[in-house]
Amino acid sequence: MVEISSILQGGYAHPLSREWQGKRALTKSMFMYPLFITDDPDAHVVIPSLPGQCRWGVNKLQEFVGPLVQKGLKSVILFGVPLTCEKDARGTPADDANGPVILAIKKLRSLFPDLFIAVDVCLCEYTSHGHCGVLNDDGTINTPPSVARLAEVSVAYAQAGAHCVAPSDMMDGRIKAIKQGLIDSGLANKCLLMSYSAKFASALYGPFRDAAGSAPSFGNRKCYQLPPQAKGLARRAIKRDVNEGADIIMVKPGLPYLDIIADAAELAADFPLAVYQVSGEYAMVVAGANAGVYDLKTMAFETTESLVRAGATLILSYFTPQFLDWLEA
Ligand SMILES: NCc1[nH]cc(CCC(=O)O)c1CC(=O)O
Ligand SMILES: [Zn+2]
Ligand SMILES: [Zn+2]
Repeated sequence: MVEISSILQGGYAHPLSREWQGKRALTKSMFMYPLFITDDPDAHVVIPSLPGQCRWGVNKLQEFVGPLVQKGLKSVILFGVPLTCEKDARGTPADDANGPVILAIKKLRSLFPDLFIAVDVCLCEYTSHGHCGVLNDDGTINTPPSVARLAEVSVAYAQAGAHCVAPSDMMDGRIKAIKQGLIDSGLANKCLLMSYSAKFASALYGPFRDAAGSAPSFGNRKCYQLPPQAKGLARRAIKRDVNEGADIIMVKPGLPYLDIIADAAELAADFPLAVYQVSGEYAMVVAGANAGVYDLKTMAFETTESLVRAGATLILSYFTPQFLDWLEA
């Protein structure tokens, strides 16, 4: 059996992931754009709570993503928004070969050979109960089948051609299980594993849950996402995911957690550091600008540069299309 800590090549298999291994100032290649892919292949549907963002069908990806690639878009992260599938307790539709995410991976790979394609891995969009893992009868998380299922789904995305799998579920031990799954399927040297390591139970995910239809049907996510005041847990989660074989560590959300970003930059100094500027941060910046509190572009730069200052080297942002214009030399 291969030692998990000896697997490095998945982290630099792609020209872009090689670039992320070095530090830099705000540039186009630091931005990863979240895309919501729905199962109506012709969909182009506005998301009211996320101004300017839409749900897309696979047939629309060429006309939407093409111009962004022309402007210098280097990477996207895909989120599945299944609206017509049969959801169940284990999230069976997550790795459906004809589901929107797997079809979109293949489509984007063939349309844009140089685009880096990351895929969010979670079960909440696909489970009948809307939680991010598999549950016990009493509604608590059942960890072993959860991590097994997440590993299975990750391998399916990697096999479909994803350059990166990014588990956002926060189940204990899933990084190790996913890395082992990639090793066992011969994909560990091709597919990067980006861990949402310090993901807090934040009020800032509201617009996303609206966009993805992934709000839990009962309870909340406080037993797996981190308590906002828990610096110690965040540091332990980062160290754990480094040890379990993550190639990139992520902190999420960004702006209220700059100290955690700085901690991650120290604890995982030898890794690229991703920060997710989440849906509520984006909506907040846009709403403030619309209310006349500040200029949108100035505030978008200030908030995003603060993430870089704290230590981010990669930023997942709904502002990506605008930054591609704003960073035009
Ligand atoms: N596991 C699902 C997931 N993946 C990314 C986000 C949030 C992204 C955003 O708000 O932009 C969430 C929401 C949640 O945990 O409820
Ligand atoms: Zn639109
Ligand atoms: Zn989830």
